[in-house]
Amino acid sequence: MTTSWADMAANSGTNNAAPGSANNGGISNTSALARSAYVPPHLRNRPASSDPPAPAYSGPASTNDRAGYGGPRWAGSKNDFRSGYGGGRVGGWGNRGGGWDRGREREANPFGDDDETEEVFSEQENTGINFDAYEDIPVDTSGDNVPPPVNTFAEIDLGEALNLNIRRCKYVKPTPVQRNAIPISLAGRDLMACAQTGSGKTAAFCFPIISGIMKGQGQGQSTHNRPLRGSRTAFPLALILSPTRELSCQIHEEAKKFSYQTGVRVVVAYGGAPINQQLRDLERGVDILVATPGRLVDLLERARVSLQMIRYLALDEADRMLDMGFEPQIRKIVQHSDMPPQGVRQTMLFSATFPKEIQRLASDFLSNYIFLAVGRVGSSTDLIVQRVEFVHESDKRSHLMDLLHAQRTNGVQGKQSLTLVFVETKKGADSLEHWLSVNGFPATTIHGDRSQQEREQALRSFKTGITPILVATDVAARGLDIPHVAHVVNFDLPNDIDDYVHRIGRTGRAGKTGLATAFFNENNGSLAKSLSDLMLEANQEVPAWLSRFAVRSYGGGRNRRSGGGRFGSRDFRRDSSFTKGGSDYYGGGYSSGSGLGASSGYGGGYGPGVTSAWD
Ligand SMILES: Nc1ncnc2c1ncn2[C@@H]1O[C@H](COP(=O)(O)OP(=O)(O)OP(=O)(O)O)[C@@H](O)[C@H]1O
Repeated sequence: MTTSWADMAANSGTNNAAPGSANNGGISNTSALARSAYVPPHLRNRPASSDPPAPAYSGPASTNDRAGYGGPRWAGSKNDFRSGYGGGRVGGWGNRGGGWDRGREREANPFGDDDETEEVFSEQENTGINFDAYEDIPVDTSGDNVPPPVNTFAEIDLGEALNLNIRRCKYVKPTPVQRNAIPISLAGRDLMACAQTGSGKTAAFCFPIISGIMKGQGQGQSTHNRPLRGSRTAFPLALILSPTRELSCQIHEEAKKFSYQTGVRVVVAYGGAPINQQLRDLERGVDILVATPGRLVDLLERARVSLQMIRYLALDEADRMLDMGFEPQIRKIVQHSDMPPQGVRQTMLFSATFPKEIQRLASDFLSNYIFLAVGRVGSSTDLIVQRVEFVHESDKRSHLMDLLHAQRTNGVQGKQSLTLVFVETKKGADSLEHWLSVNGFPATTIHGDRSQQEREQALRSFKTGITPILVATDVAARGLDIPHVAHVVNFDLPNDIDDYVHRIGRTGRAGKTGLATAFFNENNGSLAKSLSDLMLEANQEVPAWLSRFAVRSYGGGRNRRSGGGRFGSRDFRRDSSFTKGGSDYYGGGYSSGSGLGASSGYGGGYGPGVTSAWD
């Protein structure tokens, strides 16, 4: 295992405890945990008494007809809920102090000392963000009775405590995906949402979940779903799944900020970190569980988590979660656990990319859903300047060195800039990192062969600028929101254009501009067509040689968008070839030229002989 000098330097002065995971003290306290009476495995995922755990809520805050689930929790008292809510502040609803922690445990301030909360929040990144950059992005929705969008947070009844946190985060107005997705989710509708990288999807699914749970609490319904006496099973109300450990940690951090002093408790569980601390966190109670699929399956098998109380299910990077690698685990969690079925729970799927095949799969998890596309599905934002350079394999290192030298001399988009370099393999990442480090460019790596502690340390070292270059496999391609990433280099291009979209999306976020450089050569022929289409779509200059490659390679390769027609796609239900129950959803007629016909051969993005970099 290669560890850069910078990692080592950073390690020496830093506590390596994983976010949300055990610190040393935590581990040594394991024995101090109260031991509960033995419960046979077949009873472990049941509430201890004949009554299920105290209900937080009897059904989604729905205006739709989620009929018929006969489970004990779900015997539709949504009218009770709706009548209780809306009549001003009821009980703890909107009450900043009305929380689970009162008299028991002080809620950690995610921003530091309580007295300095306002000040610390004010140091956040979002001042002066140019969200006008998103103003003229086309928005398309389909589905029945789509709730209208809002223009301001004030128009949405999210609750006082959450509104306060939104202000503290300096979110002045909602981004387009938030404007559209939040009213849809608050109306209790299932949602498949596609919006560009860095456009605020995390808040778009977190706000309605937190708000919904707060409203339930206002009716005295929440107990933070602590395991009942004699049982060690936790009963979260909301589940947010994401494909990587780092992304789950990030969503957890965000969700904790948004739910600060709302009384909503957020817990994270992810692999590679000691499970004991996560178990202890769960035992203290959980409203929202943020998890990676593998660790969640483990917790379900140990009967330490039951999903029978789930009211909200959100899949971030949903297309990734439903492609070949994760689909079996997701089906196990969603379809073969005790989670309420679709139509009873509320399900929200978010990503920047949504191939049609994956949309089709995803529809198994949704009920009468609304499809929302902000910008064209799978497009990149034109905040990112994209360059493609023809570089032979053997010249890549020296070419990268030239770029980095030029960057050092000229600066890229400001002084504090970080550079993220994507490579195909874990070995390639270690080797390039070592080479950069010995050549005077402090670098670190993140990939699936590094321990979780090393991965988190690498990320910290990159974020803080100790090692301003991060060499990464696709494990860092999705979701990570790292301020000051000014340049993304695709040293090795991915096989799949959607992976490219996510990778370059690590820059040019939240209205800021960024630069993405790709090294292209004859090995990348199969990507040429979709890459040039994508660049044209984002108003980027396409080199003539790439266009020639595109013509030559057209129709070849594994690329899921190759094989035809116009770039991008919309709601697959609009495709005339799609039928369900024998009848067209929309009678077809939409964009038959979209490039994702049944023959496009979606293959999960990894070619033969290439190992996945994912967890
Ligand atoms: N309304 C808002 N006002 C200002 N900043 C915002 C707003 N909403 C989100 N942001 C900020 O924008 C950045 C990007 O948000 P987020 O990480 O949710 O993007 P995303 O759409 O999930 O991206 P990706 O597709 O890469 O996962 C974050 O730093 C977030 O704090």
